[in-house]
Amino acid sequence: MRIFLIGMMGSGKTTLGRQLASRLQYAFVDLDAYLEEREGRSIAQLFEQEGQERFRELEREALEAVVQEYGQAVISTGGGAPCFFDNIGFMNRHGKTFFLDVPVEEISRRLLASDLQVRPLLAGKTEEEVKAFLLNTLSHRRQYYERAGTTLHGESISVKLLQQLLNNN
Ligand SMILES: Nc1ncnc2c1ncn2[C@@H]1O[C@H](COP(=O)(O)OP(=O)(O)OP(=O)(O)O)[C@@H](O)[C@H]1O
Ligand SMILES: O=C(O)C1=C[C@@H](O)[C@@H](O)[C@H](O)C1
Ligand SMILES: [Mg+2]
Repeated sequence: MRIFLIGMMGSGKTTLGRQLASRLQYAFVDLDAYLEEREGRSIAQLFEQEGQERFRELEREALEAVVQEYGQAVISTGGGAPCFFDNIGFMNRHGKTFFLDVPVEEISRRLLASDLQVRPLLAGKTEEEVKAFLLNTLSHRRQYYERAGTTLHGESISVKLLQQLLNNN
């Protein structure tokens, strides 16, 4: 089985995905890291050198490659991945999808405490700009995220809850 975690930057896809994979003894794939390895460049470099439009094509190709390569895995996707090329439909067809719906206030707290430079969409922004960007982006992306098979709400989503819901679905 493939399990896809989707949601905004900072919602905890990578953190929770790694924990869930370890509990299930599944492979863990972080789509951002997979894409970086495949292209031999960082996410920041790909944005800078290729532009966002091309980045989204490379991201889609990486998603298809992951599905080819792994029949059983927990896959944490990039924050924007579900919102381009019907990638959410593709993920729903190839596995179970979980949307980590963490409030924007909590996400901004986490991101502002982390290194903004590795997230090109936030690099160089002030605190107010980061918050405004997240609110704006989520209001557009929610329609895609909500097509996930299961949505988890909350400030602190535990791997235990994720595993319970997985067993019930
Ligand atoms: N449940 C949690 N409680 C508190 N902090 C958390 C939690 N999950 C993740 N974090 C912190 O929030 C930050 C972002 O988490 P993470 O990298 O897992 O998010 P992400 O969804 O993978 O983001 P991106 O889309 O940018 O890759 C990290 O600094 C992480 O330590
Ligand atoms: O929300 C987004 O659009 C992004 C999230 C990250 O995971 C990376 O895929 C990249 O920084 C873009
Ligand atoms: Mg991540």
